[in-house]
Amino acid sequence: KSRQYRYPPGPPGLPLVGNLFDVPTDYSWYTFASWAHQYDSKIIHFEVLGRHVMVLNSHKTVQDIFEGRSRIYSDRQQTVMMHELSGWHRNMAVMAYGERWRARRRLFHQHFRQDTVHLYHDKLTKAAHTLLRLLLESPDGFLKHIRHVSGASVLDILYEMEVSPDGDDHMESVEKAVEGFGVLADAGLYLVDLVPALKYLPSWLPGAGFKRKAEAWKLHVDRMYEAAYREVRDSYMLGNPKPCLTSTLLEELGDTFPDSEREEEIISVTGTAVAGSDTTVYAMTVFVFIMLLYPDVQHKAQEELDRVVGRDRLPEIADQDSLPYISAIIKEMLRWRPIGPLAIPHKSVADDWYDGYFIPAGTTVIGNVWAILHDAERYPDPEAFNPERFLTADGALDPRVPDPAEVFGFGRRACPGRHFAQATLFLFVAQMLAVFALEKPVDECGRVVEPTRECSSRLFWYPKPFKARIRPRFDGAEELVRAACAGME
Ligand code: HEM
Repeated sequence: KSRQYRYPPGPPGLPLVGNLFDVPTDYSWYTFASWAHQYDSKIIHFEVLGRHVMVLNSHKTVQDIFEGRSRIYSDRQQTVMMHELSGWHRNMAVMAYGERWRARRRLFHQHFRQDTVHLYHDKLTKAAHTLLRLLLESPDGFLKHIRHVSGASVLDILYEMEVSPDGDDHMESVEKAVEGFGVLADAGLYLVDLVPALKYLPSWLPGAGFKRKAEAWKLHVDRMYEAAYREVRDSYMLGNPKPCLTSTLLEELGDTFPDSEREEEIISVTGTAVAGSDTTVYAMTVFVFIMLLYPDVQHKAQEELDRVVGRDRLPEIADQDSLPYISAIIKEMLRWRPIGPLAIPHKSVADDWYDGYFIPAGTTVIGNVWAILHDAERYPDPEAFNPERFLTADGALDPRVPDPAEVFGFGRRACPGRHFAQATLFLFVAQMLAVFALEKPVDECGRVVEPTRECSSRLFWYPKPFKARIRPRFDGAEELVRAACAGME
């Protein structure tokens, strides 16, 4: 290659397959960070089956590329399996960069930006109370309860839909749809993505298993996007609008309602927000996991809660500024175990050069969130879980310490749900810590059971299922929860 067309450094590949066998299927964020070290370059390059991939391993490179050159680096790869066969073409997070995405992004932003999220605080608070009640009643089911309230709160906000913790058809479809998304994203490429003509195979043919799988997922994905929307639309048309975000969006259409393209935008935005709520499940599960590992951190947080809020009421969003240690725990948990260590890959749309290296149009560009949030120069002793790193000596949040914002991605594609997610996490975390002690369980022989430290996904940092002992931490905690739940009815 001429100097002008020199790619960034990376492992040498084989003919045709490139680095197919070098890229690990598990914990690839570690490997990418170690390649950056080995090749002494914060940006690395490799090829898989003729496709170029570039990984950015530092704060500076993601700033330069995703922020500074966002016009080039804000697209997403499109695949037949994800975008054409499984119904995920409606999901903003995987949509190609362009007018269709822009219209949805604008709508999403209007209703989830920092100064709008307060509209959802009441419903989020109700969800937090439900979580506490479920934890009182059956603490062993904490993983299930976290999943329930994370989904239920979003369905309530978007569609005023009530779902039972004991099982609900709509919620089941959402879970199956999102599970399918995880499988698709984990798999990367299917043969049909490389040979698109295969999509025309009849589903019943042996070898067309991928189509049968996609069709089964699509049923749930379509239901997730359409069913709840239709209910709200029907009430709206009958002149009986439900008090929810979807009704507000319909209202905003004014005289243009009904309009199939604008309605399609609403369906896409609301359904994408439902799918996005899965991240809360991951983050809250990581939170419980961390509390089991670091009891001292938990005690400090509870000492802060007792001092600032007391034991006669539950913490509220309005307490957030007075609870810096809780905020520091949330920042540190997102930094220490970022739930998406590689965020969602971007794609470049034009040839480009960076630091003398050539980046061809169509390159998949990954921001290594894990490497950036474990950079010892920005976060000394990065493997230590230490909320204090975000605090000044007198316990206030330290504005000089970089916020782990990279956990929410980069540039124009950065997570538009982050303010909502942060409000949700604050309420769930503060209220759980206010009421409960979270501990490692002991087995029949009295031995402490350690949670597994393995991930259950190749893309998300999400611990494999583990057990926890969750019990009220003071006399009167139970009454506090019951009174709070009664107050919300
Ligand atoms: C702790 C919770 C969350 C984390 C860590 C998180 C993280 C992310 C990341 C890394 C991306 C990709 C950014 C990129 O491509 O550079 C993303 C995209 C997105 N997230 Fe979140 N997210 C969270 C919660 C949520 C919630 C609750 C919602 C919905 C209310 C949401 C909605 C979205 C949407 C719509 C996108 C696609 C943006 C686009 O491609 O334009 N997220 N998120």
